[in-house]
Amino acid sequence: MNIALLGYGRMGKSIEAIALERNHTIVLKISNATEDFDFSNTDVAIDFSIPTAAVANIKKALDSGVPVISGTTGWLDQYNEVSDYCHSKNGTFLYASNFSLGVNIFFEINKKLSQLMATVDGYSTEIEEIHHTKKLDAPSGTAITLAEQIIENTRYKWWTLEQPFADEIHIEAKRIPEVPGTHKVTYNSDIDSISIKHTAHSRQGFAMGAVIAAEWIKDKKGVFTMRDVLNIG
Ligand SMILES: NC(=O)C1=CN([C@@H]2O[C@H](COP(=O)(O)OP(=O)(O)OC[C@H]3O[C@@H](n4cnc5c(N)ncnc54)[C@H](O)[C@@H]3O)[C@@H](O)[C@H]2O)C=CC1
Ligand SMILES: O=C(O)C1=N[C@H](C(=O)O)C[C@H](O)C1
Repeated sequence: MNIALLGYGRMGKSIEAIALERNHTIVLKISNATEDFDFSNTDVAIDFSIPTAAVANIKKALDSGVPVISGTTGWLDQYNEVSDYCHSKNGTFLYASNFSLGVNIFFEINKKLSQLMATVDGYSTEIEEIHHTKKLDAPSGTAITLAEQIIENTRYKWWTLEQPFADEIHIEAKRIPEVPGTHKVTYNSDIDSISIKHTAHSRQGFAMGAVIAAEWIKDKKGVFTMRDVLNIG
């Protein structure tokens, strides 16, 4: 498979290493908006760039009829616009806040736990995410997905990085050098606490998941999620 990397930073380089191991070819590496996006030999584009570039990158791939997956976080207020754009072009698009297989299992556990916690009184919910100091966005896309899942199943209405109101989930975003990504969801009561936690030991899991998603999406049409790739639900 011929892959275009839209973003060639920490994740672009990790994806390249895994793609080469799996006998794919990198045909294009883009590091800024002014480069020539020549998709002529591309089977799939993989966008891991920066929040302000993701939408333009995804649209460029869709304009060229190239299936595109994006792991870039911090642009999700435009997700519906991009999804509509993909449908209007009869294209192929997949976004995941986290491509790691472990985190996608963690998402399912988070959903189930939130459904259980909705049946009992007296607990408040908080989320902690820890990432390296180079991360541009806060909270992480993964923490937002976790919060949205909890909101769907419980009394909570929104999330906040600030002091929370009663109907808000507090997300604490910590930045510590070199941490690839840690997420913890905790339910606290006067009596006890229940926590679930995922710790990434490197970027390998994110990169492997992205390559697996790219292989899966290559010949499909439509807008997909990692649940489709992993055949969950
Ligand atoms: N969904 C997931 O599983 C994961 C998502 N991420 C997200 O992926 C994104 C990238 O993360 P990193 O690689 O760690 O960041 P990074 O800062 O190492 O790399 C971003 C790269 O994008 C390049 N860039 C800037 N403007 C661009 C443009 N217009 N088009 C293409 N590239 C451009 C920069 O030169 C830089 O090399 C972030 O939003 C991060 O939150 C990171 C890890 C996992
Ligand atoms: O920026 C990162 O590094 C990561 N970003 C993603 C996010 O915002 O959730 C996924 C992962 O945690 C690493």
